[in-house]
Amino acid sequence: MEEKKTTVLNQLKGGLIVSCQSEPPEPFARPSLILAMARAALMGGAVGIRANLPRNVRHLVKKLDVPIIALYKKKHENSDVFITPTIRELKALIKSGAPVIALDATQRERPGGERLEDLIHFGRMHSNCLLMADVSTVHEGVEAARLGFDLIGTTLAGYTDYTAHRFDPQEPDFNLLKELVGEVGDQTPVIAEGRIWQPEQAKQCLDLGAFAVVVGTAITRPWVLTARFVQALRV
Ligand SMILES: CC(=O)N[C@H](C=O)[C@@H](O)[C@H](O)[C@H](O)COP(=O)(O)O
Repeated sequence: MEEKKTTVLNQLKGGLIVSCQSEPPEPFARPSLILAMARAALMGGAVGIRANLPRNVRHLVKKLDVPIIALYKKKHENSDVFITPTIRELKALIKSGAPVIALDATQRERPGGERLEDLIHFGRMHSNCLLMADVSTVHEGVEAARLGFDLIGTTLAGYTDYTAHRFDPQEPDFNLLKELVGEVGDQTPVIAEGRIWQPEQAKQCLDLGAFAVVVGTAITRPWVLTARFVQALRV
């Protein structure tokens, strides 16, 4: 495990990870098209890919030789947790062969009363995957480091009801990143993720101590980019 962790972290360090996600009714929601997106990202110099759903992850793992950060978005009743919420989704991702699995590590209740500790335990017992904690606050990041996550991402900043007031559609949560790096950065790599639109913002994240940067929408959701232009023409 330690050797694998060192290898994966060395591959990701200081680089750009491109999140290649597309879900129905988006037109790229097919493993072959997700793979094409990922290949384009790698041509541009990305060092890793983040992807949703076991079927996509399986395809990417088979065809690419960079680290894949896998997640499984699934909405269950009675819980707002949707990124790899339960052991069931975790199990499916382990089977898909991804070297890194991202999980919601917020303080919210998980479906079926499962606890974050249960998922970590399951992941450690049944795989040698690295585990990435998707958090929304410094407190959650500190807790994730204490629980032994291998990576911590600012992914959910602005997306929990208790951080929605900090949501800035134009910018990542630089303050959260800075504070997380200060609190846990020595011990656990912190990944900047969420609403990074510009190359300069990505560079700023590295300057603030991010271990690597994940960019999704600004690269791989053409319909959102199109809508921004269309919106601008209407003003
Ligand atoms: C909150 C949530 O559901 N985030 C998801 C997590 O994987 C994805 O929808 C985002 O695209 C990803 O985090 C990258 O962020 P951005 O697309 O802003 O560059």
